[in-house]
Amino acid sequence: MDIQITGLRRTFGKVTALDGLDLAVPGGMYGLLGTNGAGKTTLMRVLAGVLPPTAGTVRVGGHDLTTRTGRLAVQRRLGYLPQDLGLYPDLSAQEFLDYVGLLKGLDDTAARRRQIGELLDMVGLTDAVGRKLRGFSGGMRRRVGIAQALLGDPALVVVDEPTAGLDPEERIRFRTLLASIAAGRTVLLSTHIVEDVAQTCRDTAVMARGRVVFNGPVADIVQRAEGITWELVGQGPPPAGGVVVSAVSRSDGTHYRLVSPTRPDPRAVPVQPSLEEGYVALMHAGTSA
Ligand SMILES: Nc1ncnc2c1ncn2[C@@H]1O[C@H](COP(=O)(O)OP(=O)(O)OP(=O)(O)O)[C@@H](O)[C@H]1O
Repeated sequence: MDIQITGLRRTFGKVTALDGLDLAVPGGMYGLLGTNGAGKTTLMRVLAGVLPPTAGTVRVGGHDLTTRTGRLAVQRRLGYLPQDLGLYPDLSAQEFLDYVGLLKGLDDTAARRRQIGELLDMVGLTDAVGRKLRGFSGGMRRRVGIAQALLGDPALVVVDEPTAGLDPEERIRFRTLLASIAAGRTVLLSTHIVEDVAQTCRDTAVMARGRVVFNGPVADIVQRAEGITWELVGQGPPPAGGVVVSAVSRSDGTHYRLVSPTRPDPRAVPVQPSLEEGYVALMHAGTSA
């Protein structure tokens, strides 16, 4: 299901969370990067039909999300994994999924149980099927979360910061799982972990202050830092001016990498930027960084 958003605004009293946002998502796996407070969760909640927009147009698969009928139509084809999904600690994964399946209107018991079995297998929880959720690790909880989002075979899956707090191995496992479900559906992955998007999405949007500041191939983000990324070896504190992206202490001093529109120090040499440096350049565009 494609997503078409024009001039989307959402305010909470005096706070403007979305400030005239424009975005088009064609399908497949799509990243949504942004700093804390950029408006990612608000956008996800609007797309999930939980929050009505204050102004603007949002169409998902042709349905108008500013209308109640449109929201209901999208919700029937939507899987949503919110940041803070509440799991019932005394239920097993199977019981919890059975409950969510019923809420989603999957009334055929045999078909529902079959689908739950397939999903538990897909997320690698078959061995833990009878265990109570209270004993599940963070990674296992996220995998239950994605299984509940996929119940009913949704055409659009919206996932809000699913890898936050996971150890690197579980993070990689989880994002690979997300990429594997994107065939034939739209998966919108919100995160502030640049690497998760780089490893799973061809295209991404980057949000700042309630707007989209970049929308396109992930690889193009790197270009934003070309010519303004520097390396400098120093003994003292980091050089003033610019944004220090890394500082690695070695025998000859501290190796700093910085993003700065001007040479931050006479000893600084220009270097090829990384994706993270491209992201920093994008977030600081128009400032003195
Ligand atoms: N229910 C609410 N009531 C008041 N303000 C809100 C509400 N929800 C979000 N906001 C505000 O809207 C802005 C955007 O918040 P949002 O949670 O959408 O950002 P985010 O990009 O998801 O951030 P994070 O990465 O920290 O989760 C913030 O200033 C936030 O405080």
